[in-house]
Amino acid sequence: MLLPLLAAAAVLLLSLGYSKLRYIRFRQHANLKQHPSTLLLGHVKLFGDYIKRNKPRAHPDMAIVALHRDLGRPPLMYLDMRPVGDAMVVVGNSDIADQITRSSDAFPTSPPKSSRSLTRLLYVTGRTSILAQHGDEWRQLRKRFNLGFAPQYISTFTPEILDKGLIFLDRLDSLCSSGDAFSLLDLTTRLTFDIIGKVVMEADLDAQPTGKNKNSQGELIALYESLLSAYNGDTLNLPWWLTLGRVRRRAALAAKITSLLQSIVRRKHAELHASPPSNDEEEKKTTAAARSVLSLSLQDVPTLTPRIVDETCDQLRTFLFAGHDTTSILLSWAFYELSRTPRALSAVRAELDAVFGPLAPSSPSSSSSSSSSSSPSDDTRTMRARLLSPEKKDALAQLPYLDAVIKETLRVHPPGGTARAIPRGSNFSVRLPDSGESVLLDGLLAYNCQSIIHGDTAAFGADADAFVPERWLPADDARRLSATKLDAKPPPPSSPGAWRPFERGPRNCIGQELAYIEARVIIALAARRYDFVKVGLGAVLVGDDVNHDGEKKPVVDEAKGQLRVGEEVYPTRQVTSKPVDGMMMRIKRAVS
Ligand code: HEM
Repeated sequence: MLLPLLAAAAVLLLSLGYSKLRYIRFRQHANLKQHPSTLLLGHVKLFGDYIKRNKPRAHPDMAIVALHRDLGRPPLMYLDMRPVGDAMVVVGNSDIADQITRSSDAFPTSPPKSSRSLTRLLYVTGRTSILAQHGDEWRQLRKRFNLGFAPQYISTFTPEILDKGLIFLDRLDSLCSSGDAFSLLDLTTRLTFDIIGKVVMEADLDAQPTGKNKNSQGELIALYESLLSAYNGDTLNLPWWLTLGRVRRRAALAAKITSLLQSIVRRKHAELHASPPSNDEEEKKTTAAARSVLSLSLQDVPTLTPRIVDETCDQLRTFLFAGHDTTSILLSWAFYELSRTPRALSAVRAELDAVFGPLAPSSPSSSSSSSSSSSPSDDTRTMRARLLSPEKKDALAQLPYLDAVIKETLRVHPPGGTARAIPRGSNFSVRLPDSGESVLLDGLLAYNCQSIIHGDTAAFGADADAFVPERWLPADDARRLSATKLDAKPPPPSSPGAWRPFERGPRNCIGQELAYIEARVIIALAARRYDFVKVGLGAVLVGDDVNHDGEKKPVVDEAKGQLRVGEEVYPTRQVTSKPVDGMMMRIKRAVS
């Protein structure tokens, strides 16, 4: 008697499950544009097929871009990645992306971030990180740290950025001498880590070993590098139980980082709450330092509890990571694009000459710094002095072509993005720009895919995929008019959200001004001093013609105004989006 009943119940359950599965796979989001889905795996298999067609270790965004293109580039594309991922909409339209990141009645601080991505980042940022908080908790943290990232205040770090930049130049000078190929991303990563250490916790992290400080440990950066490499090549946000080995390794490295930071937090707390400054000079120093992330976290904390130490460490970990990783990526792509776009390199150099004066005449013109008649540090120090001279105080912020290069690099090679988990039952919908149709996104992950949005031909012209800094110059700028025959839009700000490397809305990037200052200073220091030459992926093709030194001339793509390369460098995923080969380069001193 019992057996037939159990069998009937099982049949009933199975058929209910089957109907439910059919509903969620095929009917629940049938209004959204999508590729054909399967009952058991949704779009997982299809996505896997696109990943397989990609180049080795390519960023999953490349598969998403291809899926989106093959679907006819809709404003929203539905991707059902259950059971291994989320049911998501890929946002390919800037207007909808803005609707997702702005504040609304339902979500005053914009919809929450995806818990799956946050869990994945847990070991990098910590549970109480500003990146992971929502609502009032987030608002309080953001308010506190905004003080430390106000543009006026951030620009006071220019001398420190220059000092760290000079160490970077020292390292590049030795690579000129040796002629060795090197990973530019490794060097820019250590440079930006050194800088962020100063900004976030007033510390010298010794991340850049040189001849002079070869013994420096750079322990934190070494741990960060190992931690980030434990994220190498992740293509899916797989659950922890499918990546147990990696998760353990991440946890062990995160614990070591936290332990180093805990001692810094305790030291700083003792210092902050010791006796008050005795004279004006010291007071000035204390006031400036009081705006570092570390000081802002501790200044109203009379007693340090273990919880406060942990929470402060989470903020430090977040700022140390977010503040160095993306900026180093920006710098390595910027030097790469300049190296293969001669007109852009000449324009940057001409702008720097016009604003700061030409490089010191004693600069060596040979390819090796060792044959220099002046010590390398002499002319870089002259450059430092010029960049800091009172009459040039605001000059760094008035380099329109250099800023256009930075903007265009971030458009073509965006390092990050945002994904929001729209809670079930929140009744959150977006309006499609063309039809005005309202689309409910409850229960879905909304992914603002910058690789798609930044390539929108409606916003950036038919040649949206080309690197054209001039598109950001004013319409009547002679350099814009003469530079290229390509169809390159802006400047009219018809759709400001079409460019969103720092994302938009209340949860946009707090560090964007710092990133800009760093990029301006470092490019200003290095762009005239060196010629970067890509090796391996992205190396420039040469033809049969030779120049006056007997070297084969590069092949020029006349339409794009760029040197032709073999296989393009492409991005991989290592938490953020990075050049897959670490941007392998050789470097020569530029002929002045
Ligand atoms: C080129 C450089 C940079 C890029 C492209 C970039 C990009 C972004 C993006 C897209 C977000 C939103 C992330 C999300 O919604 O999940 C973000 C947030 C954030 N960024 Fe940046 N970032 C850069 C530099 C920096 C720097 C230099 C710092 C630190 C000093 C920083 C600190 C942060 C923090 C703390 C957040 C979280 C803000 C919040 O939730 O209130 N970023 N960044």
